[in-house]
Parts: sequence; C-alpha cells; structure tokens
Amino acid sequence: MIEVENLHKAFDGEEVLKGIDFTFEKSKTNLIIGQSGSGKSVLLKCMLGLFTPEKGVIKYDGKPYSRFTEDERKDLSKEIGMVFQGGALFDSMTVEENVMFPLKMFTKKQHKENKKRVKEVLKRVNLDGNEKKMPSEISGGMQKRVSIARAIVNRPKYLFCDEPNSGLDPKTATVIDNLIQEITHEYDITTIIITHDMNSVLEIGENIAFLKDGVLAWKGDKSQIFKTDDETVTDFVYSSNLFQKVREAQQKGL
Ligand SMILES: Nc1ncnc2c1ncn2[C@@H]1O[C@H](COP(=O)(O)OP(=O)(O)OP(=O)(O)O)[C@@H](O)[C@H]1O
Repeated sequence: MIEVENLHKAFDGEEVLKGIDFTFEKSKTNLIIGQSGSGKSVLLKCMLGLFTPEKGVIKYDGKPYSRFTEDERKDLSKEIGMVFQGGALFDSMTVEENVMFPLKMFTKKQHKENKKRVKEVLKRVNLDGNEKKMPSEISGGMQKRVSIARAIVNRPKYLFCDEPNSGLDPKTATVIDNLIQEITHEYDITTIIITHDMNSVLEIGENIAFLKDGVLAWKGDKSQIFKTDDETVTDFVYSSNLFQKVREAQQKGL
C-alpha cells in the first residue's frame, strides 16, 4: 500500500500537484487517469522518489519516506518494479539478458540461480522458449511481456507502469492489462498504472485516481466511473471515441 497525503509539488513557483490525498491499495490495480498535463507523471515520479515534494507525506506500507534510513531507501528501490511506456528493452541484449539485468544489479546470487528465476518469470508471462531471441525478433506485445517479466523478476512489492499498453492493438492491450492484473493479485503487489486508455479503465480499474489540474478531482472504481454524474469525470470519460459511441447508443435507446 502507498498512501499519499496532502502532496504538493511545484516547478518554478507554479504548483502542479495541489494537495493530493490518495491510497494506492495492495493487491489492486490502481489507475491514475486524467488529461495531459494534469500531473499524473509528476505524482508517479514523487512516489518513485525522483521528485521531492514541497509538502505532504508518502507512506510505503505505513511508513513515511522521510523516516526511511539511507539503507531502507536503497532497499525500497529494490522493491520497486517499473514497466516503461515504450517497454525500454535493451536492443543489444537477448530476452533472457534483459530480464536478468535487475537480478545482476540487485542480487548477489549465482548465475545458475538467476537463470532459473528468469526462466520462471518468462514462463509466467507465457514467453518460455524465447530466451535467446533479440527484442527486434519478437512482436510489440511480446516485448511488453518481457518488460513485465523484467519488472517482476526481483519480486517487487510495488509495480509502477507508465502507459503499459501504449502502441498495441486493442486485443493485445487487453491481454497486457489482464496479465498485469493477474500478477498484481497473485503476488500481492501494489500496482500503480498511468493510462489514457478507457478500455483499461473498464478492464482493470479496481481503484482509480482522476486528476485534473493537479487536484484529485474524483476517485472510485470502474463500476462507479460510468455511473457518476460528476461532469468533470463524464467529460473526460466520454471524450474517448469508444465511449462516445456507447453513450450515443444509450441515448438512442439501443
Ligand atoms: N521537470 C519538470 N519541470 C518543470 N515542469 C514540469 C516538469 N515535469 C512536469 N512539469 C509540468 O507539470 C505539469 C504536469 O505534468 P505531467 O507530466 O505530470 O502531466 P501528465 O498528466 O503526466 O501528462 P501526460 O498525460 O501528457 O503525460 C505540466 O504542466 C508539466 O509541464
């Protein structure tokens, strides 16, 4: 669980996060949604420790970051997995070497043990048998699965995903969403996902933070977001082509 309390962040005196309160729950897919520039990435980067907020508290499983010792901060970084927007695989490394990378960085285990762990996670993301392939030899969806395998290889407590299904066709995007959700439940991870994709909201929106101009404008889950009459939220939801069509169909009584 990650609790964010009264979080403020400014750049050159201009506030981009204006007192965010939100609990990212354990064993749930927690989505951050909102228009471009609403502060989603800044919030994520504050939780990753890449930005220092001016005010507010971020607690990891109940403990405020400000009370972490230097060693505990290092340990925390090992407990974080990250799925980047483009996948961010190393082109010159095989699938196996990509997934092994964090193990080599953070553990002192023998090569044989690392290889075994890599095999396990590749099997979990249905990529066994692809160990020796290069990223250029596999599809975009498979590359995303490699980047998920790499993110979970160290058994993280927290998984951060920045638009994990961008650039994928809708069917493959849903496969990736479902995989992230399954892994979240299986390994009891606190998963935080930035997304622009309303399909993802519909599929895996277990706990949603909707940001508008640096403020938490709404929170709820996927069943609530399509029922709310909060105009800020409905404007955003129905700006998606798909849901505009659903709404028009509903209005026509179809
Ligand atoms: N390093 C930075 N220095 C100055 N301003 C920044 C910095 N990072 C973000 N901002 C500003 O903070 C605001 C929020 O940006 P942020 O990247 O969090 O938006 P976002 O909701 O993630 O947008 P998008 O969906 O387009 O990625 C924007 O006005 C942006 O210009």
